[in-house]
This record gives sequence, structure tokens and C-alpha cells, in this order.
Amino acid sequence: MGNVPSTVKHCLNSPQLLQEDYPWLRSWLQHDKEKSTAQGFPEHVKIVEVGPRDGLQNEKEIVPTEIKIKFIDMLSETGLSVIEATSFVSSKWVPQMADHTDVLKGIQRAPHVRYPVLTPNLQGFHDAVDAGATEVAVFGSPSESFSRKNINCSIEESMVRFEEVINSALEKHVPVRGYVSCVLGCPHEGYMDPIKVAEVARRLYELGCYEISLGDTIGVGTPGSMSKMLQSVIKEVPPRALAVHCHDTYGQALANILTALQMGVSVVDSAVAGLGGCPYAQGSSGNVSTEDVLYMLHGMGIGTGVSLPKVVEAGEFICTALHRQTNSKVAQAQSRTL
Ligand SMILES: CC(C)(COP(=O)([O-])OP(=O)([O-])OC[C@H]1O[C@@H](n2cnc3c(N)ncnc32)[C@H](O)[C@@H]1OP(=O)([O-])[O-])[C@@H](O)C(=O)NCCC(=O)NCCSC(=O)C[C@@](C)(O)CC(=O)[O-]
Repeated sequence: MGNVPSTVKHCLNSPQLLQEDYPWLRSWLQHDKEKSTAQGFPEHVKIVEVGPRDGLQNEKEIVPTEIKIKFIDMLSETGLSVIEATSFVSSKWVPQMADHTDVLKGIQRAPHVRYPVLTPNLQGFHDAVDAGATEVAVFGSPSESFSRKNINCSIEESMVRFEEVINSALEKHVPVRGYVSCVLGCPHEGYMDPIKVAEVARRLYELGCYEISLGDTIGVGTPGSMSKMLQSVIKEVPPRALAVHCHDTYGQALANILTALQMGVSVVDSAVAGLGGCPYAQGSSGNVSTEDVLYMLHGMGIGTGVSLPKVVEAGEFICTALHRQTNSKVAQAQSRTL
């Protein structure tokens, strides 16, 4: 094994799926004849790619619209089934998303891909539908302070707005996803009571959101706090309707995701190259990188339908455009190895 690059040595027990990503690994990989999905984990995980929205919304320099469009078009070729494209929020609040209509109209929609967009209120919802959105997401928080800082209203006011959006959306047969931010900690209030998290998740679910994404917005969670929070949320919302959305500020994201998968969650939000951060959550770093999530899942024999090499390519494209190094460990390892 002397000539085997160190990044590859780590893969020696990895199963079939990782070999499909990287045929050049095949000669080094031990062939495990048995079905190698790790026990207690789902066989398939849906990845929700949030790079074009959560990944870019906090970028100081405005990313040209054509770069965003090309980025999304590249992601559409990777096998991803959901790519969050942009957000219909106030351009005074988030200037980076001001080109939402042009982005949504400019992308080449692949038939197997859904392109949800964020809509905090009815104005955003109507603008989104006029621009061609066929799926939207509302975003709330169990933290009163974060709600006011992020969407300029109290939790109760936000629920009224979300109900309006959800009712209008359902009338038009537009599915709505619900985010709950700061589920493992808030930049303003610190510890978040899992009961409060569960309450907001339940309300969004009861209002008609088909899926609730639980966001560790500032990436402070650990497998312990993730497990405690999920135990509480699962009492109110079934795990099949839950997703986890982990930022990687403290390097805990993959461990937190693994914990969620063991508890029955099978939808994971991530951003190519680990881009991202919330403009109203100081100190938050990027999302967990899609490349790293795919590498872990495929290495465990869990299917995603997504091509890791194509995602790495999309990551290289956007990092070049942003004049930035990737945050993905897998992409970094690839560039050292190849
Ligand atoms: C929610 C608002 C719009 C309320 O903004 P507001 O200022 O309170 O709204 P308002 O109703 O008082 O209206 C004031 C002005 O905003 C306009 N306005 C009103 N609504 C819209 C709209 N939808 N789109 C465009 N413009 C809008 C409205 O037309 C008016 O314009 P003016 O008359 O002054 O010219 C504002 O606070 C906002 O845009 N916030 C930005 C929130 C945001 O995008 N945050 C980041 C995403 S959330 C996140 O990152 C967390 C998440 C989801 O990723 C999960 C995680 O990581 O954990």
C-alpha cells in the first residue's frame, strides 16, 4: 500500500457507491460482496442543495447573475433533485438576492429537479410565482430576537405571515417547505429550548409545510444537543417530514447529520464547497459541504442519486468565480490527490 495516496487509504473499506464516484479508486478498494448499508441508517438520503441561496446570500461582492445561473445549471446535471435557487426577500436587506427574478427565469430547468425559493411573506410569494417559482419555503425561528433581526417581526407575527403564504401556495398547488432556524443555539439568546423548537416545527407542519428543515444556523450543535432536540421535535413532527440543515462552524456538522440519520431523518441540506452563512447570524460559518456529505453517505453505502465528481466540478466553478478556496475537505483532498 506504499504508493496509495493517503486520501485513498481512508477509503479502503468503502463500498460500491464510492467506487462509482471514483472508478480510479476501484483497484485499491476492498470489494465487499455483501450489501453494505450501515445498520440503522436509511438506504437513501435526499440532498437539498442550498448553495445558490444560503451559500451565496452572505457574499459581500455581488455575484453576477450569469454566474449564479451557470452554477445552478451545473448543479442540475449532478443528479440532485432539489436545488434552492434564490430568495424573494427585500433587496435592501439582502442585496445579493436582488436578481432573484432573473436567476429563476434564466436557469435551464431539468425535469427531475425542483427549484424552491425563500418567500418570507405574501409579497415575496407573489413575486416568486410571477417569476415562475413552483415551490417555496418560509423561514421562522423559536428565538424571538432572531426572528426580529432576520425577518423584522415577532414569532407570532411571522406565523400570521406564513399562514397567508401557505394558504395562497396551497390554493395554487405550490408545495411549501418550512425552516426553523437556530434550533441548537441562537446568536442572541444562546441556548434554545428543544420544546420551543418543537412548537415552531409543529406549527409550520400543521399550517401545511410538507417538510420541516431544522437549522443549526450558527453551527454550535453537537450530536448530544442534536439528539435531544430531535427527540423533542419527533414527538410533534414525524421524522419522514424532517430535514437537518447544519452549518459547520465548530466542525460538528457531519457528526450531527449522522445522529439525525440514526434517528430516522433522511433529508439533508448542504451547500457545495461549504459556502454560506446567514447575514443575520453573526459568527456563523458556511453550511456543511455537499461534497463531504456525499462522500460520507456513499462511503456508508447510502444512496443519494448524486454524482460526487460532478458536484466537485460545480464547487470548483463557483469557488473560482468567488476567488475562494473550497471549504470542502473532500474537494481539498481531491485536488491534492489528482
Ligand atoms: C422579511 C422582510 C422582507 C420584511 O421586511 P420589512 O422591511 O419588515 O417589510 P415591510 O413589510 O415593512 O416593507 C418594507 C419594504 O420592504 C418591501 N418588502 C417587503 N417584503 C418584501 C419581499 N418579500 N421582497 C421584496 N421587498 C419586500 C416592501 O415593499 C417595502 O418596500 P418600500 O415601500 O420601503 O420600498 C425583510 O425583513 C427581509 O427581507 N429579510 C431578509 C431575511 C433573509 O433573507 N434572511 C436570510 C435567510 S434566512 C436564513 O438564512 C436561515 C436559513 C433559512 O438558511 C436556515 C438556517 O440557516 O438555519
